[in-house]
Amino acid sequence: MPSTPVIGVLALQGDVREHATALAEADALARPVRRPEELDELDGLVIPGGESTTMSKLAVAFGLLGPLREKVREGLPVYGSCAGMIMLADKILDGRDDQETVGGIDMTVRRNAFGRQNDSFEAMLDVEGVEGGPVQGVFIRAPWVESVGAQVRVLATVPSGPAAGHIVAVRQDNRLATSFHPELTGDHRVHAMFTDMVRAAAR
Ligand SMILES: NC(=O)CC[C@H](N)C(=O)O
Repeated sequence: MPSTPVIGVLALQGDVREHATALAEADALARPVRRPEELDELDGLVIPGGESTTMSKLAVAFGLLGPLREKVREGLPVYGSCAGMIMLADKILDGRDDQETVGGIDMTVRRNAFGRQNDSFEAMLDVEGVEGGPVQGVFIRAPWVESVGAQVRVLATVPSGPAAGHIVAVRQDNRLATSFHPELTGDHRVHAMFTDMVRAAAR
């Protein structure tokens, strides 16, 4: 693999452009992905924030759900933020009845978990693996991780307030997920961590 990894951004719905910008600043080559064959050219994949029910529907309609599951099972490094986290969950709570996920992380994720009071909020988070101080966590109708399996490493929890202690960043092998949106803050350290994971997987 060339030293600049090619990282796809699932471009069915959501904040695709913001992830592409963050990836470019983290020294990756970002590519929108809408068709199954485009998955074959990637070193890694980002599933953006947006609306997981819509993303799920479109993934089925575009014939992408099966190929996405297969790629993740085969070990393609993947990072999901917010709706993307929901897409990577093996189990979801408060989803729509017909909502499908790609899965790959042994966790149960609750959609819109923070409730009305905390519909959108920000918190400074210590994220394991991210050096140089806390990360600004932007939460927008965000999920949290209700429980994780033994293979899953918890990277961050909410530090204080009514939702204190809830899990908001996890990693299992080369699969990463955050409840929050680092692509919206101009701080690309989480994307740089993912780009490093992609490089390490390709070695
Ligand atoms: N900002 C987001 O990605 C919100 C996620 C959205 N609430 C969902 O269920 O998919």
